[in-house]
Amino acid sequence: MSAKAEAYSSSANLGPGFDILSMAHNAFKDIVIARTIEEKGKIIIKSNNPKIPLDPEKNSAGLATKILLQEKGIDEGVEIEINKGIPFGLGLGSSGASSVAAIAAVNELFELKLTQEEMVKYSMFGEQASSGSPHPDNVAASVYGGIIAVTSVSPVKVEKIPVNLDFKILLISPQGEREGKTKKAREMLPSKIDLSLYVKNSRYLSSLILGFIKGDKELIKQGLNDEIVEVAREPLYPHYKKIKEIALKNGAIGSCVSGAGPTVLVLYDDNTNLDKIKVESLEVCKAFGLTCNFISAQIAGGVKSERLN
Ligand SMILES: Nc1ncnc2c1ncn2[C@@H]1O[C@H](COP(=O)(O)OP(=O)(O)O)[C@@H](O)[C@H]1O
Ligand SMILES: N[C@@H](CCOP(=O)(O)O)C(=O)O
Repeated sequence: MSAKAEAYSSSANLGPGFDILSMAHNAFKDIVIARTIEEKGKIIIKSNNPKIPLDPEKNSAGLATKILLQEKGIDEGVEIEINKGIPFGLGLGSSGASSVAAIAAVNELFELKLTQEEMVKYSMFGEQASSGSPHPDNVAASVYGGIIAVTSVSPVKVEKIPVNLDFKILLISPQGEREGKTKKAREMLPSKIDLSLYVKNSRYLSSLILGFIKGDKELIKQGLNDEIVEVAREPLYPHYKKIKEIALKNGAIGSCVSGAGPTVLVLYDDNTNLDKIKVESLEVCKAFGLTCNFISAQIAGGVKSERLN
């Protein structure tokens, strides 16, 4: 028996929304095929990307699958074949998407009838394997599609944010897959924050969510800022501040770090001078010794799965 699922890349955090907000985009996707195998209780990982770990405990798709099977009392052996389309370590939710696609494929394989929230719950365990923390934002976006807010983690609750504005997405992404990047980025987080920063970030968060719902570009621009997490992790993306300045100067709706970086997310529309943003950003990347790729994308839908046989 086998089943297949595909899940899109995502940009988590979206300014002030650390571990809460995330956006699925069609920049890249991972495809996972789950197959039953003869050896009971065994999980085998295969992948076209030789750089990801094949140990099921260390692979996001493997750990999530293991916990799902355990909780459901399934002792069948399963092979998880991961066709990675999403480069990892760039802030594009690569580990999360593999985990989501594996959970959706296994759900299909054993007809588990998981709800979307249950899929998020199990996929989150996969993030423990890749970043040492079961953060929910990337996996929630890949499960639901669109722009989501995680409103509770125990139990998992996710809301899709209605987006009433037409915009496009530009990802400015330095080349080179970075091993253990999100794990390192989470170790850089402050354990305490100033009340004044908390207030500022809460204003940004309200502005951003209201901006998407009302279709108000000014509110989005005002909200797409972060005084806490983006700042604490600045050494991971020294190019970001300058690129954001360039994007805003050239009429972008807003810009923020994608996930834990180093990719920079730019939201833009027909009033944006995209060519100028690209030319000037390339110079900034060069100045920091980076080769940057530009990826155009749009908001994507949620995970899709099908039974193969
Ligand atoms: N299925 C997987 N897909 C991608 N990376 C994985 C997977 N399983 C484990 N990893 C590990 O997780 C890390 C990438 O995750 P992370 O740093 O969060 O980047 P991303 O922003 O792409 O999710 C790498 O160290 C990689 O080896
Ligand atoms: N909320 C997480 C998101 C990490 O996203 P990634 O795509 O960089 O793995 C965090 O900021 O740690």
